Amino acid sequence: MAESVRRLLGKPGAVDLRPYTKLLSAIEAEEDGLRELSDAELNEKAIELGNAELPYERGDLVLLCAVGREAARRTLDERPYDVQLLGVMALLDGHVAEMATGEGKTLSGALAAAGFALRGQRVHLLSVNDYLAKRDAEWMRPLYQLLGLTVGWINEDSTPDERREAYSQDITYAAVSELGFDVLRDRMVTDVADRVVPPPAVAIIDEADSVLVDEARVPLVLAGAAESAAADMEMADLVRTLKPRIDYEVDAEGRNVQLTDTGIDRVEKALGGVDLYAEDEESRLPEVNLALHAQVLLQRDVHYVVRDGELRIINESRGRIAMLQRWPDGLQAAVEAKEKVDVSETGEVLDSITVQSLILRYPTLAGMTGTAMAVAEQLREFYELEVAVVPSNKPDIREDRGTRLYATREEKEDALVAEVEKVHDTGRPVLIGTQDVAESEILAERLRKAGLECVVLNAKNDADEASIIAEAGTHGAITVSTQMAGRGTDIRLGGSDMSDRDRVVESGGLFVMGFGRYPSSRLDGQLRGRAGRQGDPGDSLFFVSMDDDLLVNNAPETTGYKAGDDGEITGQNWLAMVDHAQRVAEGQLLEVHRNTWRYNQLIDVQREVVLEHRELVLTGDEGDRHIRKDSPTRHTELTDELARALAAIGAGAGAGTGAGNDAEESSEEEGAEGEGPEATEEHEEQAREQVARAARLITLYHLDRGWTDHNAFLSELREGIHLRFLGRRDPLDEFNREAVPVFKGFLDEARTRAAETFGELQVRDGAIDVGAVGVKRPSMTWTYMVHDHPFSSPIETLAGKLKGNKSTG
Ligand SMILES: Nc1ncnc2c1ncn2[C@@H]1O[C@H](COP(=O)(O)OP(=O)(O)OP(=O)(O)O)[C@@H](O)[C@H]1O
Repeated sequence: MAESVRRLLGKPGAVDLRPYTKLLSAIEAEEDGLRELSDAELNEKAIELGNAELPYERGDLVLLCAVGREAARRTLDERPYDVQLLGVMALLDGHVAEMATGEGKTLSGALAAAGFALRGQRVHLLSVNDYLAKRDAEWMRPLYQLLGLTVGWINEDSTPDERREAYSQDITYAAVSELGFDVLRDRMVTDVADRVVPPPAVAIIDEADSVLVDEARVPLVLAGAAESAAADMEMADLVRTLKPRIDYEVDAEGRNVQLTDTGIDRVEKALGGVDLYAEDEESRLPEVNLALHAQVLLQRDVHYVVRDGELRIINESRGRIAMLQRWPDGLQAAVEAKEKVDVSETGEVLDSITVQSLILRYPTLAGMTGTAMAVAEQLREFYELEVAVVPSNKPDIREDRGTRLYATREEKEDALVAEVEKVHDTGRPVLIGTQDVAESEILAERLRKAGLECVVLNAKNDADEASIIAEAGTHGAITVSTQMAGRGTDIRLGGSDMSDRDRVVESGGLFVMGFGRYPSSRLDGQLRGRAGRQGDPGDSLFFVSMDDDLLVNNAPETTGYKAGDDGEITGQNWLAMVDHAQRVAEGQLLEVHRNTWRYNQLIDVQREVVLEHRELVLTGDEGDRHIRKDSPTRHTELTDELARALAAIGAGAGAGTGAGNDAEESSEEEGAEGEGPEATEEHEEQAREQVARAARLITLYHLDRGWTDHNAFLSELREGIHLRFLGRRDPLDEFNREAVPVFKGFLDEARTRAAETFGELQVRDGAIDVGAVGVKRPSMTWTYMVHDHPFSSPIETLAGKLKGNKSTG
């Protein structure tokens, strides 16, 4: 009892769960009564909640949880555990619920969604991929139905109508990226009826840490009108000949690379004696830098794989191929040149939105994940979200054996192989987490040489993920994986059908080993969490060596230790240093996140101004009003001309019925010149409508065109601004100094251009065609995500450096 009470109280620093736990007995007390009700009566109880206040008061919360529990029991045959209801209550209060692997987050998320939806709020349940969006929506559908709620889901291949339909349901499941693409496309519509996404209300985010922190900076992009960036093969070939430490230096964190003076000389010579720093060579230096970044910092089988003649980026926090992702254009082309693969189509960026900005549109946010506490600070800083640590249903009996530190990589490898052999001899399944694709393959080879058969799971065979993971808990299985095994996959002891469960439990359950610690404690935690699921037995153990990147890049000192015969370093200080190095790595990522966020904030403010104005034009008569004011004469002329032309057509149609009347036909011809039949009020009204529509389309066109150009200007400004560091100025100040005044004239400029274009309109065949004056939308658009490269962009690195200089100087 004491243990269960202690577990229910929650962790210090997190949301206090006590107010929720106090309600559990009241919820349970409702149970018998609710079981007696018919489905229709239960539904009526749910509908009663429609009048409740949000956030729910005690009594309503009890009713919601009790009704939800009974509905889940009837429809899914799963009676939500107390801890799942704590999760529901935390979500309803707008927190991030930390719930361990396999604890049933899907059901908690669904009951919370129902809570919001019953109160009339539209809920978006955001998953990390299409598969989960569809699976979870279909899985939870009967539950929602019983509560009188509707549910829909969206996938990459959903049509606009299907999307609109899905978003019109009470609850919609979608991958974050699909939602973002819809929002971007909606911003470009010229007719309100074409929009698919309703105004944002509530978002519940699955794998919240991954989405809100790891992917926060990823811009989702809408592009149109194809054009390909030329791959610079010459540059790729040139940087390939440069030598490390002589021609270029990589900084201590492995995040940036810079030419040395020797390197600059060599490049300048190879380019025919140019001066890279001369003003008229301004574009050369970034080109060299991009090629060098691509060559030195982005490694095949670590950051990307080449599959079917195409680059496929690996998502660092998930270890999977990142679908639909590309690096920023110049870098993408540089890596494609390096690998000599075809240059992929880019197109012009029409608009983009970062995941963070997308999510922050929602007035109410909540999320769930297995690992949230480690990013509690970021969740608070960027989203004002607090973490509620929900205890597990059954006590966690996994044994976490900490970290073993070795002097060299070989010794670390020997130790791991020996440990795998020992554990494998007892029949226990072993899962080994590696840092990247290349490492997983090398290690697997090594294990096989030692006679230990194993299965590899990495970004190269991620299609087999489900089947590999399903069997990773089988007696005697050895699975080597990248971070992929860290999330969203259930490793059942005794194989997928759990037929051999008793034997595997008996032997001690799954043993998870980490070959190196990850750059974030959350990734370690996710790997560890694969063992000890729902009270299962299991172990975890990490192997680290002094020459691991994590230590080389982030530890203050990696010499002066004493190692045993097997290379193991046991001093507590040294082990503490590993944790320290991980915190340094986490801190750096946070800095990069903050930095990007600061830039995006300004861009978001400007975009908001454009969007607000765009909305007035789209839904009202703002465009027409402005043009009438700016070009009153032309506006009146065009309207009159069109009204007469409409009248002429009307007269023409009448004449047609009066068969072969020459006089009338000639007067019709004259009508086109303006001498025809009088326009009636109806014609005038039609003409006014058509002119207003044209004014709207033209204004929208110039707003969108202007934004696309401004966006390109901002990206270029941001990428190029590091040159200003030569003047030792703060790049963010510089960015704002340039970006703010340029934007000042934005709306006026769009208005002027709209009036100009309007002036060119002609009446033809009783209509005005805006296409004839160049107002055309891109014939095709497509969407992708810009993959955040693992190093900071030069500007961010320099920003960090300048900050360092400032604080020391
Ligand atoms: N109250 C319950 N009673 C019985 N089974 C449950 C209950 N809640 C969830 N489950 C089962 O537990 C399993 C794990 O659920 P779910 O996939 O939602 O976990 P999760 O927390 O999302 O895990 P992961 O972190 O791996 O994604 C599912 O098979 C589900 O059917």
